[in-house]
Amino acid sequence: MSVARVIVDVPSRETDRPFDYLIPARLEGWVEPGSRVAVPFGGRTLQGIVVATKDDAEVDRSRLKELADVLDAVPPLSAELVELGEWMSRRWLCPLTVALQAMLPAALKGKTEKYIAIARGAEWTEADRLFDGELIAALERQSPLKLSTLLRQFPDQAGAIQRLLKAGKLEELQKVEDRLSVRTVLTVFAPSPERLRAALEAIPRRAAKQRETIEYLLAHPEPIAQQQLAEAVGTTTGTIKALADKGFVELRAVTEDRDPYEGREFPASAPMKLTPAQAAAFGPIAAAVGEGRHEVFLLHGVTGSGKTEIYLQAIQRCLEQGKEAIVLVPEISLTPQMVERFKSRFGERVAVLHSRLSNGERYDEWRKIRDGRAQVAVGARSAIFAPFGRIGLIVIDEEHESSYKQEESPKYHARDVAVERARQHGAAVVLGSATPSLETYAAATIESGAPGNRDAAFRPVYVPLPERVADRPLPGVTIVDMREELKLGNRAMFSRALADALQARLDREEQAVLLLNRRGYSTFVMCRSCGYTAQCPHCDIALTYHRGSQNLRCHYCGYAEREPTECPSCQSPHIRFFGTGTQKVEEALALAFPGIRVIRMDVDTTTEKGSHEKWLTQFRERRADVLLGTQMVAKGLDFPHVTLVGVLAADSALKLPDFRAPERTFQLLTQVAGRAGRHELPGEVVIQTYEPEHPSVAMVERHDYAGFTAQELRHRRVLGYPPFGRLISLTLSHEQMPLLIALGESFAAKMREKASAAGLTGSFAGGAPHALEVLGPVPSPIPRLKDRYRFQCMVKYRGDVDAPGWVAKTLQELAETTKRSGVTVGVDVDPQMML
Ligand SMILES: Nc1ncnc2c1ncn2[C@@H]1O[C@H](COP(=O)(O)OP(=O)(O)OP(=O)(O)O)[C@@H](O)[C@H]1O
Ligand SMILES: [Zn+2]
Ligand SMILES: [Zn+2]
Repeated sequence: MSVARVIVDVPSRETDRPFDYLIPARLEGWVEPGSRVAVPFGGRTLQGIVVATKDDAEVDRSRLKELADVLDAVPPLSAELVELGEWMSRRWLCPLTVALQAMLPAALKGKTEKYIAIARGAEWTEADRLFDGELIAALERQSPLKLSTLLRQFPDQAGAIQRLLKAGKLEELQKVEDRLSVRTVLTVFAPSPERLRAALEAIPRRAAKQRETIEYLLAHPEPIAQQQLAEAVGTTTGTIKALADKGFVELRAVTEDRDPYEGREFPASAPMKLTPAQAAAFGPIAAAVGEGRHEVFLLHGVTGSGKTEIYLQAIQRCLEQGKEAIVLVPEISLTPQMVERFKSRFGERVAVLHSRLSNGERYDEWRKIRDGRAQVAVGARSAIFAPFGRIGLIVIDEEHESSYKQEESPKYHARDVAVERARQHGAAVVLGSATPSLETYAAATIESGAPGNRDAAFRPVYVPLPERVADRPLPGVTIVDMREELKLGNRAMFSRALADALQARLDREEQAVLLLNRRGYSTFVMCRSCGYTAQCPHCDIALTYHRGSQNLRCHYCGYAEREPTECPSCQSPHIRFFGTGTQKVEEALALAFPGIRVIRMDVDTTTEKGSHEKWLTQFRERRADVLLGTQMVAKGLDFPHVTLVGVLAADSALKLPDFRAPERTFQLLTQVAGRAGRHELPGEVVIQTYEPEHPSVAMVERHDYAGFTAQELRHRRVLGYPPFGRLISLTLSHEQMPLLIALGESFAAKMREKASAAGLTGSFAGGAPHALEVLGPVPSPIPRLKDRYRFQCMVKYRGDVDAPGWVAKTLQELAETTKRSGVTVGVDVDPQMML
């Protein structure tokens, strides 16, 4: 009997190592690295993933327990994905099980179900029968029975069940079950025509419906769903069941895929003839894919330069090599329009993975990949774990997008995972963007690389695509200083320039996109008499007003309360909500342009499944003049009649306490400006701001990515921020503020002590090649969350230092102390959000 090394699904540091289990004979041959198993663990049955198998254990075999079960016929993960998980857990300091679980579709995140069974040899007394007769009878009909089912049937008998368990007459079993299974459809299989005719002979005349059913099958011999057959004949499924019972037809459960794009036609599209600029960019990418060489490319192409066509042709090349491709797209740009571009080129070979699918649909798409029925996976962040075995190409569109970093554990960055996975497979990576992240751009263009940034091996090949296709110009950009507008007496939400431009679109029956940059800008409630603002009682964050439900909500913990009618602090009735929400813009538009047709897209209007698609289709069909929205209207959209893009409050996110705020603002403005004039009609952009001189705004006017970046990189170099240094943020939290202050200070002091003892410390100010500093503690930008106060320490380092490894080791050493004091420490390696 051999041994399986299993990572159990308990996400804690103590259990973060493999445990050995014997593989019983009945499961021999079913267990390999990546198998999902059920194992006995501390008196419970838990799900686990096999990371290795071996012939002898170091420990005494007689003390090993046996695997309880193997949960899938085909292992959901592979040895390669297990290895990737191990790499992730080192890279982002998370337990291995957390990394492995992130790779599984939600449907496979099994939960433990309790069952109750009659114990062997149980003898019922008269008293048992008298008091618990019905319960016992239910179990005599079916045992084991799910505990939850039993309790639903006998809500008052929980005590009795416990008593009988204690008496040893009942026993409890545990099984790991999937939350979801494949969908099966009862399908009728007809035998040969001879046997059908023989059946007709045998069925009596009065069973007319049965005879009609057989006749139907004679005319239509292909397998048919039972329900469908019943409808076609005009009978019930009972008739068919009767035929099956007599053995005239066969009735089998057939698994069926839930296809989220069922019934949609995707017109086939042929490869376009590349423009000379596209061809030049495509050359080196195609060469790497063709030769099966691992190489990373930064495809830096302005908006509308035809990057997608390059992706498509690179995928084509990849498929011709008999290999598979993954395409990552930010969640919000994963629109049906985007999907269509891939489906119409590669048809059935495309599987789509994103969070708007139901768990079932997602699971079915995932199985299409695992079973080799799809060769191209298009999806959001987690699609990077698509269970392919022969990857030839990974494309990351809009590579600068912060949504590629997962904000909860495992706090991985899909871009880094992509590079690692591609390395494993010898695959090419294409990182595409009109506004690459400074990290990627610096790694690709600075001669010596960006020393502090990341693995020295990360040196993408820079592939520029500086012009739009067909000599279309980039749109003209006008920056409007809203302070000037105010001086001239215009208090409206729209500047004269934007109002005129909008009116012109209405007159010419063209369309406009309006972006309300709302990040860090919420609709909060404030008292005009005393200045009170409504805060979440659990988090130090202003509550956001939701008009639909007329309540105030905390976007961090979900707390909600009713809209106040008077100020809780001074009882003044002059309490109202402030801030320019999309709803207010919508109202202002209706007032200023009577009859204007507006589609509003924000979190409130896109929660319903399919709503996103519905709005975009309406806009495409020109059933609206204006598409108004938050970040979600900024990216990836390609509408021929959009000739105006307007931005309200361009600078609202600049004040966020995050060193990436200027970079993000520049990216957002450039991206949204790129939505205008992408086809025959020329485009125009109007950006309203209170800070027209700010480089993040001013450089957009000239479409000057290089200028903005050079300036921003100079700042970053001085401060030692990425890409000239790397960060690991440590967030300490505790319920009591004074205690947290004291513990935070001593924690930071110990970290500094240990860093200098390890010979790691070095100052950033000097030009030393290696440097490491432990900064803080300071209150986090969100100083309290879910009733816990938060302080932040930052490890800043550069050069060839294994800082994550050192932090992991140090946290282990300090674990005793932190645990005793009740402090929790959250770790974020290469944080993207400074929260
Ligand atoms: N070789 C080509 N010949 C003709 N038209 C092309 C060609 N390549 C792309 N196009 C068209 O140009 C338009 C812009 O291309 P695409 O959407 O791929 O640009 P992009 O670089 O991905 O833009 P963005 O980054 O702004 O999303 C599309 O309508 C596309 O169909
Ligand atoms: Zn007040
Ligand atoms: Zn809250």
